Order: sequence, then structure tokens, then C-alpha cells
Amino acid sequence: TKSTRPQRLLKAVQKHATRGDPQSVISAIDHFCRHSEWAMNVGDEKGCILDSVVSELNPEKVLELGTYCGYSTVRIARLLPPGARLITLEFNADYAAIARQVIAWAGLEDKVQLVEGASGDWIPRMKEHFGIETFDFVFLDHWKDRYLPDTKLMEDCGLLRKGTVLLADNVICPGVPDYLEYVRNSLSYKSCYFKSHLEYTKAEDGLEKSVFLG
Ligand SMILES: O=C(CSCCNC(=O)c1cc(-c2ccc(F)cc2)cc(O)c1O)c1ccc(O)c(O)c1
Ligand SMILES: [Mg+2]
Repeated sequence: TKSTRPQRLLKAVQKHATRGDPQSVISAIDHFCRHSEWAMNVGDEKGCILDSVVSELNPEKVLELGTYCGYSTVRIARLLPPGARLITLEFNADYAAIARQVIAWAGLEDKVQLVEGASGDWIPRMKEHFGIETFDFVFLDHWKDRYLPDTKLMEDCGLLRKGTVLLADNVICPGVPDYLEYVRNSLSYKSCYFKSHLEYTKAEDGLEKSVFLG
């Protein structure tokens, strides 16, 4: 039977990347997506913006909503200090199975906990199930109609603290208008837009960085 795009992406990683070398995994995925098949990874251009936000913040506790094949998971985890933890939620079991192998190939499995399931179900369980009080950094890259409800849910569950940074992918393409309106007009957030391009294309896209003010 025909393979899936995530399976072909994993094969490209196993063929071209060096085990235990996160940068080679990132480069292998970017090459595959640019020269073989487009895939919805945050990509190299927005990925550099993601890197700079993470490096400046040096977060201990990170939440990623939407793992897909693990590309941004690897980008973030490779920059985390020893002892820091990244929890990544993925709804799609097939995506999760591929992401686990990509994360393992990069040698980052000790920093990453991949959880399969719906963000709306797992966010309320972060404290009792993972012993997480609050997150330092949240990367939003899952279903676009879940960005706003999940942000409100994280607020209500007390998972955001003064200074927690939310970074949202795809705020232009596919777009998250209700989320943007909320974080840009709420007195609880200081927001700014990083203009970029949709991964591996010339179309406009960007990342919205929002600091929770408590
Ligand atoms: O796909 C999902 C939802 S999670 C992925 C969210 N991410 C996106 O949708 C996403 C989309 C685009 C994009 C796509 C086509 C374009 F023409 C332009 C942009 C870019 C991104 O960077 C993204 O992050 C899923 C979940 C559970 C399931 O069972 C299932 O079958 C599917
Ligand atoms: Mg995205």
C-alpha cells in the first residue's frame, strides 16, 4: 500500500540525517520539504524566529500544541537547557508515531514527552498528570480553530504566569483571526507580530508572540 507523506519524511530523515544530531534532522526535513514534498512544518524561515524566541527565554517548562512530524519539537528541544522539559500534544495517532521516531533520531527523547490526544482534554490535566504548575513557553501550531479556546483554557487552568510567552504559528496563513483579535486587544497580553512566509513558499505568513501579563 502507498506510503504517507509523514512516512516519506521520516525515511528522508533516516537516510540523510545523523543519529543524535538535531541540526542534521532539521536540515534533512527542510531539504525534503523544499525539494521533494511540501509539508506543514514551521520551516526554516519561521524556525529561525522560533529559535531566537526560545534562546532569549531559556524556558524550563515548554508546551507545544500540535506535534505533526516533530520538526518544531526538535527545533525547540535542541535549545533547551539540561533538565528542561517539553510536553507536546498531538491528536493524530499516525503523526504521533512518526514524530516519536523523528525525535528519537535527533536524540532528544529525554527532553520531550509526546502525548497523544486532544489539547482540550489534556490541558486541564497538566497539573495532576505531569506535575506542571505553570508553563514558561507555549508554541501553538495545532488546529487553527483551537488556538483561542485552548488559550482561554490555559488561563482558566492557571497554567500561565506573569511573563509566560505564547508563540503562535500561521497567524496569516491559514490564519487565526479570532485568536489574533483576542491577544492583540486583551489587557492581559503584550503582543507583537513577526512577519515571515508560509513554510517553503513565498506566501505571507507570520508568528505572533504574546506575553501574558497576569
Ligand atoms: O491536521 C490536523 C490538525 S493539526 C495540524 C495543524 N496545522 C495546520 O493545519 C497547518 C496548516 C498549514 C497550511 C496548510 C495548507 C495550506 F495551503 C497552507 C497552510 C500550515 C501550517 O503551518 C499548519 O500548522 C489533523 C489533526 C488530526 C487529524 O486526525 C487529522 O486528520 C488532521
Ligand atoms: Mg504551522
